[in-house]
Amino acid sequence: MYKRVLLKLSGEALSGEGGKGFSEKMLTYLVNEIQKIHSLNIKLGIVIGAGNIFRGKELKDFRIQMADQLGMLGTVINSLYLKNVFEKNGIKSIVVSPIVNLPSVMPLKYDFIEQYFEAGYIVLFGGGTSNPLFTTDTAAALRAVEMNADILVKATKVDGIYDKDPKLFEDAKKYDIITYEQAIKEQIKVMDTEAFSICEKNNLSILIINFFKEGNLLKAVEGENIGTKVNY
Ligand SMILES: Nc1ncnc2c1ncn2[C@@H]1O[C@H](COP(=O)(O)OP(=O)(O)O)[C@@H](O)[C@H]1O
Ligand SMILES: O=c1ccn([C@@H]2O[C@H](COP(=O)(O)OP(=O)(O)O)[C@@H](O)[C@H]2O)c(=O)[nH]1
Repeated sequence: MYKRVLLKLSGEALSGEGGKGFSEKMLTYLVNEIQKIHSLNIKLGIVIGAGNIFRGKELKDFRIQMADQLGMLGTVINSLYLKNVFEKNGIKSIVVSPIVNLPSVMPLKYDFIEQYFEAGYIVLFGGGTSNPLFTTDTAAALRAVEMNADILVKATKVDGIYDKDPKLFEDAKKYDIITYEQAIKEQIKVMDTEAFSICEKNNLSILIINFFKEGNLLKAVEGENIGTKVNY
C-alpha cells in the first residue's frame, strides 16, 4: 500500500465528465471515494484542475497569459469548494496556495505541510504551478515531488494509457506499464510532457486510473494492478 499519495483530479471530478460547475451527485461520489482512502491513514495531497470552470485554452478571446490566470484562480475556487464539502462530511483538509492571500488559504511552506499531514489533514494544493502556460498535471508532478509522494495518481476519464486515444479509436490497446521514455517518445496526450519529465527526473512513478469507476481509487492506493503505471 502507498503511504504518501498525490492525487490529481480533473475539475470534471466536480461537475461530471464534460460538465461545468458543481454536481451534487459527483460531489457525493467524490467524498465516498476519498473516504475509502482517508480511513487508511495515508498522507494525501490533492491537486485539482479547473476544467469545470475555466481552461485557459478554451477562452478564445483572451490572451493566453490572462486566460491561464483565470484557470489558476479556478483551481483555488475548486480547492476551497472541496474543503467545504470535505468539512461537511467530517474530513479534515487544508488549502495551500502560493497565488492568493485569503483567510482560508495557507501559504505553501514545506515544514507546515508536513505538520498538516501529521495532524491527519488532506492537503489541497491550489493555484497550479502559479505560472501561466502550464497545467495542473505539471502542478501535480511538482507538488508530488515536493511532498515526497511515493506515487502520483492521475484520476481521469480513461482506464489508463493506450497506444492511441481510446475516446477516438475503438481498437486502442491499453498498456499496463510504460516507461517515461516511451510515453514522451510516443507523445502520449493523457498527461503533459512536462509532468512526465519532472516525475522521471525525480524517480517518481505515475499511475493513471479511471476516476469514474467506483472503488478504483482505493485499489490504486492499495497497490492493485489497475490502470497504467508509468515507470522510470
Ligand atoms: N494515448 C492515450 N491514452 C489514453 N488517453 C489518451 C491518449 N491520448 C489522448 N488521450 C485522452 O486524454 C484524456 C485525458 O487527459 P485530460 O483531458 O488532460 O484529462 P484531465 O482533464 O483528467 O486532466 C482522455 O480523455 C483521453 O481521451
Ligand atoms: O500551473 C498552472 C495550472 C493551471 N493553469 C490554468 O488553469 C487551467 C485549469 O487547469 P487544467 O486545464 O489542468 O484543469 P483540468 O483539465 O485538470 O480540470 C489550465 O487550463 C490553465 O489555464 C495555469 O495556467 N498554470
